Amino acid sequence: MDQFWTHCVEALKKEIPAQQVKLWIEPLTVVNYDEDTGSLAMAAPNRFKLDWVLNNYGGRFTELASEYFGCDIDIQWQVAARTAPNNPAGSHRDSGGPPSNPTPAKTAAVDTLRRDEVASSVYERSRLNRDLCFSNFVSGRANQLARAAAEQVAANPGVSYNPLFLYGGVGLGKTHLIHSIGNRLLESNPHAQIRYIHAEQYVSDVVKAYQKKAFEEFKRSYYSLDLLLIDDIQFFAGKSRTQEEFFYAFEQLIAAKKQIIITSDTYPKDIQGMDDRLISRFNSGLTVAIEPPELEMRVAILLKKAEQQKILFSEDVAFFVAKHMRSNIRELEGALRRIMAFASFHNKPVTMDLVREALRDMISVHHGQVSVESIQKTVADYYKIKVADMFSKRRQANIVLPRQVAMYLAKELTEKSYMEIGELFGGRDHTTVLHAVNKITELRNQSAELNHALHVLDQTLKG
Ligand SMILES: Nc1ncnc2c1ncn2[C@@H]1O[C@H](COP(=O)(O)OP(=O)(O)OP(=O)(O)O)[C@@H](O)[C@H]1O
Repeated sequence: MDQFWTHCVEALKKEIPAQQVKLWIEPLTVVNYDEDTGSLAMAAPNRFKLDWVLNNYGGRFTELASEYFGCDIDIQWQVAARTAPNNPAGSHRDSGGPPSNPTPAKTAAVDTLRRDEVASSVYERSRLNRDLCFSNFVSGRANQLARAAAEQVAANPGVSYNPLFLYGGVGLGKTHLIHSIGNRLLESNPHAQIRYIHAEQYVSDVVKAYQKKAFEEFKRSYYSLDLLLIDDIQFFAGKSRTQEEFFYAFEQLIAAKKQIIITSDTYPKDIQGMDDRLISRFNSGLTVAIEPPELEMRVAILLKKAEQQKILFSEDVAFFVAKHMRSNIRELEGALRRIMAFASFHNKPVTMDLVREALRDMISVHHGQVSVESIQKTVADYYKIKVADMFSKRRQANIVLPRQVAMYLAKELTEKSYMEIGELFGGRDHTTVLHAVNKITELRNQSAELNHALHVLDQTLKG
């Protein structure tokens, strides 16, 4: 048996990098070989490693064993018994005798090690980031609905809102929130089968399964989940095979009351190149937006992050930064990192002057850069109308609304007067602009869709 194991390791060393052999192959054990039945029992230290070895080298081990023993070998794979010593393959495989009696202290240490190993294997398998949790997710008006829905789903997966569809612009906390759901569920049920996957990765997994003709395996690995978190689903656009595969997984999981959570940068029906069947499925649970954070929330986030990193940050400074960094939370984090680096480089405390200096480029980029022309172009693109219609006299509703939106944004984001804006919109009167601004202000309070569109446009324009 020793020789058989050496044969396997030596063969695999020629086929895969040494580091992988060390990580995945060496921890395996040969439990037993039954000559009469041609059956070989092999074990991996945990389920995660077992799945990996089976998926990647199950067939190869069968070949190696058949080659070595000169007959067809059927390998029975299993997870090593938790009480068995965690020896590498070959060192205890034929012992058959009782395990040596470890001292209680040793057993406790081994148990802790194993618990950690199990815990980290659970995290590895789920691809969850433990650092993204509810406790460090700052709430405010912009995300409170999304957070409430997320907490509800974490407490009752598969029951309350299924799927939960979260949408919002870049860097607003969608990824953070869905990891929080996964982490919360793992705390209450460490055995839950959870997978976080970015849509781009899913697309590439579909391609790989297609190339390897391993669709059954691919399907199985998704159909057995309790919680599937799929991020940035807009990346499925135009990928019909991926969409088809996802459609089946979706139907299967929902029918089995397993929870699905999806994020996207936009409302389901606005995702371009997505199958209508999927869009209607996305809307069949709960769809919630995460909006860009308002000033007070940006301040709260800065203070929280500064506190986590043990930096002394006054409220005045936080207000100053938050006033200038308006588009998203990733940008706020970037500003904070820059301030920290600047303070540490110059060995100075974080004062208002230091912050002004540290963020000089970032602040100037955000000031006075938006022109009325770029607003007209961006809004026209967003609503898929011609830029020329911004100046035209056409009165169709599908043109009037975008034009009024553009006027509203021109007033919000530039220093121009009503009269100047009217001039730039085909020589219109200032009262027309005033009317547009009032109308959009009123409408945005009534329509979540318009409010979202304005946030997206605002973010796009500020880059
Ligand atoms: N409410 C919040 N409280 C604390 N940190 C937050 C919050 N929202 C976002 N963040 C942090 O901001 C950063 C960006 O968030 P995240 O990656 O979740 O955004 P996203 O909406 O998924 O963006 P993208 O669409 O680009 O993937 C992360 O570091 C995240 O931890």
